[in-house]
Amino acid sequence: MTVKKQTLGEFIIENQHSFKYSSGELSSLLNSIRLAAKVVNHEVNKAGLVDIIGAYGDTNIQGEDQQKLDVYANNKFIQTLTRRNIVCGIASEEEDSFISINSIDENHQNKYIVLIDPLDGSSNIDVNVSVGTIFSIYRRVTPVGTPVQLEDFLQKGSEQVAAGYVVYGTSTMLVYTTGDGVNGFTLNPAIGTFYLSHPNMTFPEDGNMYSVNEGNYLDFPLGVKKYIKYCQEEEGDRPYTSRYIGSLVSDFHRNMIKGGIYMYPKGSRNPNGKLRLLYECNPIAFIAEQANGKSSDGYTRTMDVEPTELHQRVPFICGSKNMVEKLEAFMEEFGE
Ligand SMILES: O=P(O)(O)OC[C@H]1O[C@](O)(COP(=O)(O)O)[C@@H](O)[C@@H]1O
Ligand SMILES: [Mg+2]
Ligand SMILES: [Mg+2]
Repeated sequence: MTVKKQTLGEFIIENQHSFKYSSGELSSLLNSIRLAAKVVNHEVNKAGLVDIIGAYGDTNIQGEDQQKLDVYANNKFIQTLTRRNIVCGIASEEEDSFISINSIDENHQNKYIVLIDPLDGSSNIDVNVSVGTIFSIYRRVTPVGTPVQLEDFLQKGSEQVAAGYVVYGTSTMLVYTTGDGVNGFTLNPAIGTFYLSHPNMTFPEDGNMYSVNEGNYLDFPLGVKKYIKYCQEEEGDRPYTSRYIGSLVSDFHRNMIKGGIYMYPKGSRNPNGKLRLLYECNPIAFIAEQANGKSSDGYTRTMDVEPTELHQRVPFICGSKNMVEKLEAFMEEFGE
């Protein structure tokens, strides 16, 4: 199968049907994310030159020191998403509560909800290591034309209509799914166009990379400790390799291409894990499953978790199916 390089929006697979978004509005929403990603990418790429690195001087609702780039990315994505008259509500890691957006035209009622981690991997900003953006898209569940409610945001991950991430790395990529596989687009910064560079992304059958902050090892559940020891002691012809960037998007992206597992288990400092269900775990889980991978908290499928609050955290394990299932077996046997 050869795929001609096309810009974001459609690609033609020789002798097969062209791939188009499921609806014009969703396509337009994804294009607004593409636009915001280009603007943020431009700032990320010169962060060291202009006064956009370092702390913003405020803390977000998570109690984390906001970085200037966190706030910049948050503002750019919210501005861009608000303008398109498609989105009726936005929730962001950097906003205490959700933002309700009224339709500009009363004859056209916005119906999409977006949840976003505008800048993922914030601890990497000042040291020139890859960061990302993560987004999750739902249809509202409350009546169109009325102000959005919290229940529009507290939907299970299995209800997502689209999800994706931007990775600002050695190249800038937009990777997303609308429920029909995963496609990766690489930005040509010279002309500001995303090209389909990674069609139908799927995890390799087996993987040998495990990504976890081993500094928290003593805090981990016994099942996780046993799995890490298994990876360290496994001889085999492909011994396991530990790779941890400290940016979920970057670790996940590498693992999806090379095969691997990402873990952020619970511990004494993070009794429910560190990562947020709605705008980190669910979107990455949707992509993982669409790429023949798997995602859970060690027991329950991530996208089946019933959300209870906007910024709730869950233990997160995600990656190659056989590696996730091996860890789940250790959790089953050794538990907490
Ligand atoms: O520094 P730690 O505790 O290992 O946590 C690293 C994890 O935290 C995160 O940075 C959390 O995301 P934010 O940067 O958006 O808060 C993940 O991207 C990353 O995988
Ligand atoms: Mg994050
Ligand atoms: Mg963030």
